[in-house]
Amino acid sequence: MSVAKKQYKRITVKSLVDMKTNGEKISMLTAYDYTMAKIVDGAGIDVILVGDSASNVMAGHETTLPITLDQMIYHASSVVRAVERALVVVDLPFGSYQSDPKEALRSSIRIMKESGGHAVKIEGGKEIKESIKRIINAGIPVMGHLGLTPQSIYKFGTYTVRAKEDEEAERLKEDALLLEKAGCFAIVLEKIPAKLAKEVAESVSIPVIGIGAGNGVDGQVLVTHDMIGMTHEFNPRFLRRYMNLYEEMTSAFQHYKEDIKSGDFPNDTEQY
Ligand SMILES: Nc1nc(=O)c2c([nH]1)NC[C@@H]1CN(c3ccc(C(=O)N[C@@H](CCC(=O)O)C(=O)O)cc3)CN21
Ligand SMILES: CC(C)C(=O)C(=O)O
Ligand SMILES: [Mg+2]
Repeated sequence: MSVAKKQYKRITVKSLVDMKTNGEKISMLTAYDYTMAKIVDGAGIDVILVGDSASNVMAGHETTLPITLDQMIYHASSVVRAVERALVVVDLPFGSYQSDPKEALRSSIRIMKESGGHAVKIEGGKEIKESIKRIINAGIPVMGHLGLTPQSIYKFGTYTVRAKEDEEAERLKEDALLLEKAGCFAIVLEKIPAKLAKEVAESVSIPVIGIGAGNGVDGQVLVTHDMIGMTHEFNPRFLRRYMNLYEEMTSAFQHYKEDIKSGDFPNDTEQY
């Protein structure tokens, strides 16, 4: 007897391009661990990003720079074990691709081999074109990332809106076309004017996924811990909170403590 086939259909890089063609918006959220990925995937989110924002959210670093390739692979392998439907995209961390195309390919191969993720995401445009081509040539799908690229924070000094001036906007448009031509299957645009993001989305045939890039793009991504209100001190304008978990969890922990102190927990039915 054969085991019953599961009824879900896996999301592939091609599904995402089809979604753009059909005008269906793409939903994307981050996950860094098994339990969260299980919930995000079960909710039907299309793309799960194992973001290097794990450096901030999981490890408490001020920037995304310290997280290592080994740590990204650990997070990604936990996520992959949970996911049945979503496409799992893994950030190439700072220092794992900038030296040369061979290093970029080697790091991407390690991610694919050791985590089981389905694609990698890489920050930058023209300057990493050869690396992107090299990775794609090896059969690894690549998602681009332009606009606010947090791995370059020390070059800019702030997390302010990017590409507000014409010159930077023109360069971003060129970079988007270049990423499409190099073979990227999608592009993330972070914290740029909505009008510019819409122009970019209309100028390429691959999906453009925005974070702080307005509603004229093909999909949206947020950091899950932000949108459920666990990171209550992170309050950029682009963030919509769907829960206030920081408060709910604080209250649960306080209640648990009270129940211990008062002797209420555990009760007769909660022991052997
Ligand atoms: N929790 C979390 N959420 C994210 O979206 C995220 C991370 N971490 N870490 C990596 C990057 C960094 N990102 C950021 C960081 C800051 C702003 C931002 O808007 N910060 C300030 C404004 C700074 C300024 O205008 O100078 C804010 O309003 O909170 C946006 C995206 C997005 N990524
Ligand atoms: C904010 C998203 C796009 C990201 O790159 C991350 O979570 O690391
Ligand atoms: Mg990232």
